[in-house]
Amino acid sequence: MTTDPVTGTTRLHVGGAAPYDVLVGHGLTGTLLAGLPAMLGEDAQRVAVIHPRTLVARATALREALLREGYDARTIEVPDGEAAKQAEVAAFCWSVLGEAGFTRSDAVITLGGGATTDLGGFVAATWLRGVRVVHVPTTLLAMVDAAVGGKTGINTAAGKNLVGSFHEPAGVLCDLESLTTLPHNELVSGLAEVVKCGFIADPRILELVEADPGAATDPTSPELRELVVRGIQVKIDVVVDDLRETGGSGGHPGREALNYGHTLGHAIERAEDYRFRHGAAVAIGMRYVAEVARLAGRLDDETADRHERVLDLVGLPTGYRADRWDELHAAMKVDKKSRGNTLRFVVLDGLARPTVLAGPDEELLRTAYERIGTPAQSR
Ligand SMILES: NC(=O)c1ccc[n+]([C@@H]2O[C@H](COP(=O)([O-])OP(=O)(O)OC[C@H]3O[C@@H](n4cnc5c(N)ncnc54)[C@H](O)[C@@H]3O)[C@@H](O)[C@H]2O)c1
Ligand SMILES: O=C(O)C(=O)C[C@@H](O)[C@H](O)[C@H](O)COP(=O)(O)O
Ligand SMILES: [Zn+2]
Repeated sequence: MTTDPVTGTTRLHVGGAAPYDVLVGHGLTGTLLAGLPAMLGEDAQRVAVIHPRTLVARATALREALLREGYDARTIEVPDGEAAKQAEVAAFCWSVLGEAGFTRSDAVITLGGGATTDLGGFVAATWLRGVRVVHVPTTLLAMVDAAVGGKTGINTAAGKNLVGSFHEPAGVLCDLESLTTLPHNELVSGLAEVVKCGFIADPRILELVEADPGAATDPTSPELRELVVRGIQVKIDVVVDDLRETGGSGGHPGREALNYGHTLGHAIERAEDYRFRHGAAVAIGMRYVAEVARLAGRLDDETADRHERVLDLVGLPTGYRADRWDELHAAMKVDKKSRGNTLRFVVLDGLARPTVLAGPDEELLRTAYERIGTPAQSR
């Protein structure tokens, strides 16, 4: 990782078979334009900017800048948030690329949150079996997580992210200016993934949040910038070792570690018909799986209790409807970590020691849920 002393832009390198850089800085449009041929590919002529309605002004400005650079540029507006992650929306994007005559040397830019980078990444992965994609994440969550590592996907009636592919971007540009227009609850949602990185790999993240939760939720603070860079670094370290989630080595679960809190989290999102923020659902999922690990005799009380404390400090939820266990339990069975009828959870053996717990006792799972269940009136 390097930081340019003049511009202050931090560059993190993602190694592997298709290496790329993640840039974190302020006002990065100029950087994007300066680095375009390298990122979009020397031969790219056509570029499509996929974005939600909320970012139409920024997408239009980017398109105009691309036109000035000589690209045949267009914008593709997709539904906001999770509504973008549907087969019909991918099909709409494919039709636009088809009408515009997109070839294998042309490229996609995604501009938006994780829902947009997941959908746009999937469109780029599948059009002609793969064209280049550059992500310009505009939410905290997308910067620290969704835009890095190449997981793309859409939802189906059966569950979250059940169709997708691994398709690494050619570059990622995190413009911290974007965070100043982000609603506070969206920023807090992104912090859940940052806190996740703290529990699975980098405890300094937890210390920073605990020391000053106000700074951690202030889009202009140096603390948040450090949290962004640390979160991205954790993600890079994990994915370079196990891009396709085939497993880690030396007892480490590999990429599955990044799924900490997601087994229950995804089930909650589905139960809420995807109207619940991803980060909020993952926060509840982390608190739950800390209770699972405690009950299984794997996690010490101090680390288990720390989950509720740190998540609470930044305003993330740590409980969910007590009456929903049966539905959530059923939904967890289609989690990608499941093998046959065996549910598998990422748990901690201790701080920054993730591991997989396969086939835990059903009573244990229910008891852990009773500990986080909230009565109807507190919702
Ligand atoms: N592929 C991965 O590795 C990965 C990792 C984590 C999460 N995800 C996925 O990411 C999605 C969640 O992403 P998210 O939390 O970014 O949600 P999101 O994409 O729905 O964005 C949240 C909201 O913020 C708005 N928005 C975006 N940028 C803005 C800005 N700068 N200013 C004002 N408003 C802005 C969006 O229009 C939307 O309404 C989920 O679908 C999740 O499954 C994927
Ligand atoms: O990058 C990963 O790997 C992750 O698991 C990161 C998660 O934060 C992210 O929500 C991811 O989309 C979940 O993946 P899935 O395979 O469980 O759908
Ligand atoms: Zn996630």
